[in-house]
Amino acid sequence: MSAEAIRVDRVRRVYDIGTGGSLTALDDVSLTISAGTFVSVIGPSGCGKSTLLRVIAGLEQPDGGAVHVGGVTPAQAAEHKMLGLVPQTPALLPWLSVLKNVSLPAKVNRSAGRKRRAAAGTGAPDMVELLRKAGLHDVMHKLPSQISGGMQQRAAIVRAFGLHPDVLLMDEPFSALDEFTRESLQEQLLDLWDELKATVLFVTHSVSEAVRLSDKIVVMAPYPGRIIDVLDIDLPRPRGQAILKTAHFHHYEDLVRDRLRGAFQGAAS
Ligand SMILES: Nc1ncnc2c1ncn2[C@@H]1O[C@H](COP(=O)(O)OP(=O)(O)OP(=O)(O)O)[C@@H](O)[C@H]1O
Repeated sequence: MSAEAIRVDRVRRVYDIGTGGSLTALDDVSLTISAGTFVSVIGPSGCGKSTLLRVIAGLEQPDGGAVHVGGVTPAQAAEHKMLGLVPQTPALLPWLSVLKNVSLPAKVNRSAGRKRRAAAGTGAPDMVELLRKAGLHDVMHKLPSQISGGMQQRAAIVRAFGLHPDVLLMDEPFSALDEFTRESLQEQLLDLWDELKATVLFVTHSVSEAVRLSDKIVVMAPYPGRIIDVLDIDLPRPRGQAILKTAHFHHYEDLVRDRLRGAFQGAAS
């Protein structure tokens, strides 16, 4: 894996919206993300955050420009299991226990996982241990329907980390959760990220979530969807609950809100 985990070069994505009209969801978007960093994308609804994630994941082709993940195309990265994706809703299989759900991708992709771990010099992640770290040890034999939404989302995150992806793409994974569950999941996500050393690209609408999690925050604006700023978040790690009350943290929240205000004004005019 090169030091450059994700490279987005002048990407354009235009949707056909019927009766001859079109909508530019991404206009000349360029972004470089270093390996092992945590980067959030924030911006008003419709600015192209999910489209950007889908293009990086290889789920959609750009209409212009190029995307590379670890130096290869998204399709090649997906084939080699370099990419993981955590959607807004956990999408666990309802008939399998939590443990079987999180273990399934590693079983299905056994040989790809073995090759990649050998290359990285790491062993197979111990799913029971990961579940314990995520606070799910006591419920690992339960079905998804028998645990809370927050626990289901935690399981989805453990499942995504289980393949040891180089790059993990997360699309508002905590949006349906209450604030306290959200804060505790942020902490667990940071612990897993720190241990498993993936590059994370994380879409959120929450300013404080973006500041707490990220090394960099990408601010986007809509019509057309574009990047208007990339902010460095120079806060110490680990970032436990206490950091949320510091002046330094509030300073970054204000900075992001200022930049977002510009994006929202643009969206309204
Ligand atoms: N398949 C599609 N066909 C037509 N238009 C689309 C399609 N997918 C997305 N769009 C439009 O492209 C724009 C960007 O959508 P996208 O979902 O990427 O925005 P977003 O920033 O993730 O929004 P939100 O915060 O509401 O999830 C929006 O105007 C959306 O309506």
